[in-house]
Amino acid sequence: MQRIRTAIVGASGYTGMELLRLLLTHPGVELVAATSRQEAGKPLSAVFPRFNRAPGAELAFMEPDPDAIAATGAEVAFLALPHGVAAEIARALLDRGLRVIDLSADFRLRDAAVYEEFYGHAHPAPDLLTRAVYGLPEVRSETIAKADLVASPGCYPTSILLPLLPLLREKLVDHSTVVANSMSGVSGAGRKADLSLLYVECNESARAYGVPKHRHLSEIEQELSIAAGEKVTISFLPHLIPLNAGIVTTTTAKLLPGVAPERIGEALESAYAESEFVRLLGRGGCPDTKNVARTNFIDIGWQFDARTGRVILLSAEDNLGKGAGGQAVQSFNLMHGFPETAGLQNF
Ligand SMILES: NC(=O)C1=CN([C@@H]2O[C@H](COP(=O)(O)OP(=O)(O)OC[C@H]3O[C@@H](n4cnc5c(N)ncnc54)[C@H](OP(=O)(O)O)[C@@H]3O)[C@@H](O)[C@H]2O)C=CC1
Ligand SMILES: CC(=O)N[C@@H](CCC(=O)OP(=O)(O)O)C(=O)O
Repeated sequence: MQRIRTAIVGASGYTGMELLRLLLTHPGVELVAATSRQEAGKPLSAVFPRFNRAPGAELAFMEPDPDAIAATGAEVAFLALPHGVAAEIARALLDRGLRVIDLSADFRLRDAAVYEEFYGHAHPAPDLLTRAVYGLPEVRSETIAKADLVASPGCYPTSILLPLLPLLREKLVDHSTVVANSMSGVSGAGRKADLSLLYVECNESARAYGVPKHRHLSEIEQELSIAAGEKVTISFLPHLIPLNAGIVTTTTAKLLPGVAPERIGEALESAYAESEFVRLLGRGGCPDTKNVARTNFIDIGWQFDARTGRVILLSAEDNLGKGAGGQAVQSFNLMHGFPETAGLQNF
């Protein structure tokens, strides 16, 4: 397998660390750059002892300087940076001829005004939005393969979109009745000092947050609207729970009159029959985060509540895996003509 010279910008955060874990052993990757301002100059294995003896872990963190990254000969860069910062570095790297896979929210939305509404500041690079492809491989594999700027989806949106999109495409549920409840582990908030994320604040405790207008609604509603062919507005209620990593989501919506409940299972089967990373648990299947931890799988089950007429979609993923690093590597594989599973066969 050809080895692609690859950079990770923002490699010292949680998604950066997951990218390191996946890419240090990926057969199609030569890791040539990993950035961190705080850890610059230190070998990867000194900062993350878990990589001690991993091939390539003697590489030292470097500053996130676009010229220095390009000088390593990198052909592609994963950006695991805060939103706002990512757009500026993406532009600099694209200008230097690299392909970019951005894990931040900067290029997920088609409309800069929606970005400003949900992120509270003007979009830093609105001219690049038409160049970006929303990187949900189960939906856009062909456009991802040709893209030079991939916007990897958010963790919550992945867990809501994959079960719901086939149902909206086939017009099986009333989209005005969709309610999605998600629970996320604390690594979803990033590796930063924040009082509300301290162990004592989170352990043995659970709370909703971001209610009623979490920023992920912007990309969720964008993608649902494309699938439905009309504007979709939903309720989304995220919760923080005391797990290191993992997201479990329960989404419900009214079945449209005259639709047999079995159509739900058929729609999911037909959407994901060929999919490498969507595991369908069938009617009554209740996904569990422990079965997807440290993998790129999303497990999906479903049920029908005859009393309320609601379809119940259940999903579980690892927010750092299918919700971030794993999914980004899946896009990388598509962009380079590698098997979609390359470097991702972890169970
Ligand atoms: N955590 C998750 O589950 C998910 C996160 N995402 C998104 O992925 C991106 C990364 O998230 P996550 O890994 O959690 O974040 P972290 O806060 O854990 O890591 C951020 C990284 O960016 C670097 N960084 C921060 N500020 C700057 C800056 N101004 N210039 C250059 N480098 C900077 C940090 O290193 P240093 O400060 O040393 O430079 C660090 O390596 C975010 O946009 C996040 O929203 C997407 C899906 C899921
Ligand atoms: C638990 C937690 O705080 N989760 C994060 C979402 C992580 C993610 O996917 O965020 P991006 O859109 O930035 O990629 C949040 O709610 O903001």
